[in-house]
Amino acid sequence: MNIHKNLYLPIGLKPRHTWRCYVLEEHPGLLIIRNPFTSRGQRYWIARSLRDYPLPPNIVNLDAKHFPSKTIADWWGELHNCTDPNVTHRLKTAMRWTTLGYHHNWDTKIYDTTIHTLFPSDLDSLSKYFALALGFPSFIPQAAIINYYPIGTSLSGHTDHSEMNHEAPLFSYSFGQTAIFLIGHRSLEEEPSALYLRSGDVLVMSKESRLCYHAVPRILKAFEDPWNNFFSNPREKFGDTFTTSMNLTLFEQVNDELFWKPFDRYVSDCRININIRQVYHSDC
Ligand SMILES: O=C(O)CCC(=O)C(=O)O
Ligand SMILES: [Fe+2]
Repeated sequence: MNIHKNLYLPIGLKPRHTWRCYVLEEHPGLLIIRNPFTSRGQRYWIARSLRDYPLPPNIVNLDAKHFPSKTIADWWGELHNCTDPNVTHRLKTAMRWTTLGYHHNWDTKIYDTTIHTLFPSDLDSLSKYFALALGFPSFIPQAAIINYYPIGTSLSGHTDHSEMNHEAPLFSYSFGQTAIFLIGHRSLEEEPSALYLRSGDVLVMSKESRLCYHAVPRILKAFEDPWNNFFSNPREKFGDTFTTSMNLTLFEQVNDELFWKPFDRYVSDCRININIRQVYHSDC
């Protein structure tokens, strides 16, 4: 795999010469980087996905028929403050997705250009960084789906074809518990391959693999919790923190075990997947 060398490394990523990148021979265009995130980097993206990204104006799957408006408006806040174990369980398992940027309408399966919310600049920079590093310099992150998978949940086989632009790759970041990921082909006739997506793994579906069937049949308990493994990268050197689009306060806070505890509880039995797409051919 050709990795672009002269790029400034964002905070929360391991140095590029340590990345383990793979391609799968039977699935041209499918790329995997095995956990390029530092422990603190993983914690940052987990906290963003739980605390911040589900907040309005982003859209969540929780609906007014089943939940009061204050839960829909701040799911994490409600979950965090809940003391009743039954309600905690219900809240934790009810959250399945949140959408950012251009919002995919799950009923019509089309992107609605009339509903557009700001794409988070930290997620924009991270995705552009991976895109540049892997040889997709024109990639524009325009939509994200954060998928939440409590253990026992799954995602059935599908292709992601609602985007107008099928040439742009799709980037997927996994955190927390391990997924069995099935990657198939353009037709359901051909056998899929199974791989593990563990915490920190980056999967790219580009070229031929962009429109292939895929599924998450099972979430498994992970053997390790790399979001807590500070021994593997004890000293994080920060480059130019002034130019980062990341929330540096949060990056500090996730180091504090008391602050981190509720997030740790969530990822101890759930998986989070951040799925990034370019919807249109240019910046709309
Ligand atoms: O959870 C995953 O790894 C895949 C999610 C996915 O396929 C999607 O959001 O379309
Ligand atoms: Fe998908």
